[in-house]
Amino acid sequence: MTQDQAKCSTCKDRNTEQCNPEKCSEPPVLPLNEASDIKRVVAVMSGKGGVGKSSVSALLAVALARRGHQVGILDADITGPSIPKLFGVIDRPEQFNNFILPARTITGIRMMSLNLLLPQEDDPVIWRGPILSSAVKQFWTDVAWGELDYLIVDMPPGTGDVPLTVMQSLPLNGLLVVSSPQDLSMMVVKKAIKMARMINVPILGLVENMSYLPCPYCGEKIHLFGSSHVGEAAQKNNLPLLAVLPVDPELAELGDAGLIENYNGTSMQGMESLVKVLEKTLGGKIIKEREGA
Ligand SMILES: Nc1ncnc2c1ncn2[C@@H]1O[C@H](COP(=O)(O)OP(=O)(O)OP(=O)(O)O)[C@@H](O)[C@H]1O
Repeated sequence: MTQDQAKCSTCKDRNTEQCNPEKCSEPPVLPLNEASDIKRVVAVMSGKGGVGKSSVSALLAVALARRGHQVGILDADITGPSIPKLFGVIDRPEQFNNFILPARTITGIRMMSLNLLLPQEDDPVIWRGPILSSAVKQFWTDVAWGELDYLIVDMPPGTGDVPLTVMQSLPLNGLLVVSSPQDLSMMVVKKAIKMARMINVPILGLVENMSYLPCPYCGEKIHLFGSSHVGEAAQKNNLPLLAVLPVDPELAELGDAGLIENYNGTSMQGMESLVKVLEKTLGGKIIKEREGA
């Protein structure tokens, strides 16, 4: 995808006589609504599905909240939303004036997900790309987020319509890219990195998830997927590898039980260092004007 193709893909004038990519500017970043004061927005992305992006988003929110930050999670994975399940949240968001109030987890993390609005949590969402994208925009424009130090955006996997909308329409301070160690996963991660760079979204760094399994008897690291390619990819793309998380059955069990906020295992240490990097990199800043926007 070239920069122009990225820019044009959501334009109403595409393929019409009015189309003139040279004169066009990128779609505008959506302003904050009057019921939200969000200081930092961090999106979590992965090249492919199932690498643990939602788990990393959830753990990051938990780690930030434990440091005393006001945190929200916007579940932009509209067709495969797993954030409410990880936190055991089933409350339907309420309406207040013209806004939707986000649901709250046990520890007070604010959350908005399409799953909270569906009649049944297992109802499928069979929508085309533009409708998915407008749902994500509404989670920004129509939700009364209140005062937040960090909003974490859990993106759908890949480089489709919704990640493009998030990158173009939300004022992202930065992007975290999650990958598992396999080379196949890295190939798609490189696409995600290229896409973010085309749209001028700063990439904060990479997170390697399910990197190894610590042997329960001797603690030796078992590399289930062979040796990792993530460190090498980080180096080649001039990006820091911010956290390396093991396979941890406790994390999967707590996530399945909706109790991810109770997690205190090894991956939490990785998240704590990641939080310190975020505080150092983004701390004190307010939402950034996108370069060239
Ligand atoms: N470090 C880990 N250790 C053990 N299990 C994990 C780990 N990370 C994720 N999992 C498990 O792997 C599964 C997929 O994780 P998750 O839903 O976070 O992935 P995802 O990349 O967000 O998936 P999707 O592509 O569907 O959005 C879940 O069952 C989760 O509990």
